[in-house]
Amino acid sequence: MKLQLALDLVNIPEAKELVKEVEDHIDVVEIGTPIIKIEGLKAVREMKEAFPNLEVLADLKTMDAAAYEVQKASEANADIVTVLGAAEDESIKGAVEEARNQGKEVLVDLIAVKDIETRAKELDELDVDYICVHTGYDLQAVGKNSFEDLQTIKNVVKNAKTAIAGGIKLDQLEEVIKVQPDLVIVGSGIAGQEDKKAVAAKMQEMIRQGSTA
Ligand SMILES: O=C(CO)[C@H](O)[C@H](O)COP(=O)(O)O
Repeated sequence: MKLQLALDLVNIPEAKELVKEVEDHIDVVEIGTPIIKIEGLKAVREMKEAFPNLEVLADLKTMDAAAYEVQKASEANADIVTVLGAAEDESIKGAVEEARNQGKEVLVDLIAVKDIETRAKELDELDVDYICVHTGYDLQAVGKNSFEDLQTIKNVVKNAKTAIAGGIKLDQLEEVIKVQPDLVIVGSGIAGQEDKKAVAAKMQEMIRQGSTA
């Protein structure tokens, strides 16, 4: 089980500063959708240059022209690129094929997908690398989370790795770990805390202790 730090509401220098603080305790750093929209894929390139030992995920949330966007993110040295689960199967196939050509991985984000069980089964057959349940900020604000959804997809996904994102804080991590996702994605649960290093270290310790694979 890996720990991913999601960076959304910062600029490139702030993002690098933050990662410097916690780099020993995370496996993947996510350049969040808002950063990419504001700063472009150079944020991905600069992060990989600064932290070559970390995997870098470009949270493009691609909906169309998926092969092209995966290609461009790969050229910026992303290791993992996100595509939306609501996208057409043709887009998913294009993303997976391009990722294979480039030696990269595709994470499909199920944000806003209503029937996640059916879609997760379909995505699993399309050979994606990760399937991620995700409660976005706007649903977190009305008290939702993805904990049950994680179990739902764990029950049906046979090949892909599973991931969870959306408002995960230290005091909820134990509940998440019990379901054994392959990737736990945490944004404000680390980036928004006073002592980021201590929280990330504690999360890393809990994940290491709780991982069965
Ligand atoms: O993709 C995102 C928002 O769309 C965030 O990166 C993801 O939700 C993780 O951040 P947080 O833990 O703060 O919710």
